[in-house]
This record gives sequence, structure tokens and C-alpha cells, in this order.
Amino acid sequence: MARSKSESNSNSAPDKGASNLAALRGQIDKLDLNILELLNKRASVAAQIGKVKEDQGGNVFSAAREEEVLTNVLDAHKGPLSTITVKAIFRELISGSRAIQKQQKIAYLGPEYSYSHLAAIQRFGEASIYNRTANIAAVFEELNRKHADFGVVPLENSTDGRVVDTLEMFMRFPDQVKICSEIRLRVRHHLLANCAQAEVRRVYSKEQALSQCRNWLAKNLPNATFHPVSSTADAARLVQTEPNIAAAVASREAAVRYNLGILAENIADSPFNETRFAVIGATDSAKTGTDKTALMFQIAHTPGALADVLTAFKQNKINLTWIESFPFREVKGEYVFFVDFDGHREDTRVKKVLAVLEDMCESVTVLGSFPLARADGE
Ligand SMILES: O=C(O)C(=O)C[C@]1(C(=O)O)C=C[C@@H](O)C=C1
Repeated sequence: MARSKSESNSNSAPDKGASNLAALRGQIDKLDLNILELLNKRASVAAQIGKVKEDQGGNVFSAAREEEVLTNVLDAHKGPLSTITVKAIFRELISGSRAIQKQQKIAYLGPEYSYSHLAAIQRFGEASIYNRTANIAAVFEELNRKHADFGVVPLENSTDGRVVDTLEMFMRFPDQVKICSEIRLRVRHHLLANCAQAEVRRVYSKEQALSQCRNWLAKNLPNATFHPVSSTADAARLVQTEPNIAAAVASREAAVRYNLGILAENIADSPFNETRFAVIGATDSAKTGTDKTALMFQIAHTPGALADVLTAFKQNKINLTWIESFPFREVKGEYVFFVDFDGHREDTRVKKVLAVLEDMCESVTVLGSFPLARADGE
């Protein structure tokens, strides 16, 4: 039946809207196919690079080159996509390239969806194989036995400080592994449960996470008791077994994995909570121009010994970014120091300071040079 003029007039705006939508979606469909073609072209080039590396004995993973790729892209990026989105897309693209060359095996401190797991995925993407371990020492062992290509271990948290188990492994086996990359992960704790907040009587989490949310928990859950368990992910798993009274302090990813609701978001007492992780492997990273070096040294128990070392850094205009002291178990009263500083071990001023330290210290171990990590979300 022919439509009257007034009928067609009243429908013309929605009709126009519908045809516009169809046209715009048509554009997206075309663009998607173009993008797909380009993605696969890029992957084919990565496959060729893989062959060259295989012939020359090069490593599949190059932290320095990945940093360069990301910098090129982010420098050119003008929006409207967010930087976080562009980074996530390229993380997966590069992860896919590595998997075409040779799928990389990554060991991390488990269980699944622990913050170490999230840090590992942030660095290596979805196309890698992840081996979870029961403790930090086992991450080093996995590398040593060649069961994994890389390991991800926590170094320090902005609230809790250093991670003793990791530093102890570097001390026990100083020449076993090198740091080739670092990861900065924003740690966002949430209260997860399948009951109402007023019903929560038991809260599970890793001890450090409970301590990082201490004030919030005391104020908002005055009737609950707090139970440290081996990890935040394990806490989320336990909540499933006591759904009417239990809650966990854990990540959003753990909520998804264990089918829990998020009762309260971002409950850490400090608004800034970040953990820095080291990626360990057989070799460290090539120079990029914006690098850091990690060092471990032991000095004699004499007055001014540490001051002399620090003066050497000052004289060579090297900026220290981290310093930790650790009691040396074998000699009472002696300390091992861990430092991070700006620069690559191939930089002239870093070479100079290393030479001075070799003379001054009882032992010096370069744990590795690696590209300076971007903050999570930058
Ligand atoms: O340039 C290389 O060495 C590559 O293998 C390519 C590529 C990439 O996809 O851009 C992949 C893996 C490396 O870690 C670095 C970069």
C-alpha cells in the first residue's frame, strides 16, 4: 500500500537515521577488513624476523625493540582512541608476533589471577604460555631448568616496600638470571563477595593486601574477622565456599574468574598502590636510551664504605632510583645492597661507576639493564 505524504514525512527522520547507521556500519566493516589485512601483513614480517633470529641465534623477545615499537606508535598517536586502548592492542599484536616466532613460556607466582599473573599478562599478552608456581624460588627454578623462557617476580610495592623472597633469590644465586624488563602494575584492591556487605563476617586476602586496606576494612566491616591466605586469588576462591558470610580483598579479574560480585571498589587506604615486577631471563636487554640498571653489591663493614659508593654515583652524575639493604647471612653485621639507577651498563658513565665499584666493593653483580617501564595506564 502506498504511504501518504504525511506518513512518510513523520518517518523520514528515523529512516534517515537508520540509513546513516547502516552506512556508518558499512564503513566500519570495510575498515575492519583493511585492518585485518594489515595485521596479518605485520605478522608475516614478524615471522620473517623470526627466521632471521633463528638463523642468528637471537632471542624472540626483545624488550628494547618492543619499547621502541610502542614509543613510535604512541608518539604518532593523536586519538580519539585512548592511549590505554592503543597500548593494549599493540601488546596483543606483539604477543601474537612472538607466538608466531616461538610461543614464549612465562613462569609467575601463582595462582591464576594473582597480581603477578596480571603483571605477566600486561607484559607478555594473551598469546604466551603461563606456568604458575607455588613460590618465588620456583620461578627461578623454572628458568634454571629451562621449563620457562622468562619469569615474572615482584620487587617492591609502594606501600609495603621490598619483596624479601625475590631479593633473597638474587643473593643466593647471583649469576643465575638477568633482569631484562620491569613492569609497573597499579594494584587495585576491591571487596568481592556474593552476599551483602552487612552480612560479611570473614574477610580473606593476602596479608599485605589486608594491611594495605586496614583502615577501610576497620571502618566499613567492624563485625568481620580477617584471615590471611597465600594469595588474593586464593582468597577469592575461598569465598565461593562460604558465600553467605565471606568476602575477599582481590582484583577485578579474580572477581570475574570466581564469579563474585564487587561490593566496594578501590578500597586500599593509599590512593596510589603500585607493585614493580622484574622480568628475569637468560640475558638482559639491549640499550634504548631510556634505561635502568639494577645492581647488587657487598661492602666491607667499615665506616664510610656506603658513603664512598654513593659518592661514586654522584661524581658520575648517575641518578639512583632505588636502594635497599639486606643482611648478609654468611657474615654477621655485613650487608648486601640493591640499587637501581638511570642508565644502561653500556653507557660510558655507568661503565665508569661500575669500574670504581669493582675496586671498592667485596662483590658487585649487575643484575641487568632494561628499558625504563612506563607507569601502568601511561
Ligand atoms: O623486531 C623484532 O625483533 C620482532 O621480533 C618483532 C616484534 C614485534 O612484533 O614488533 C616481536 C617480538 C619482539 O619482542 C619485538 C618486536
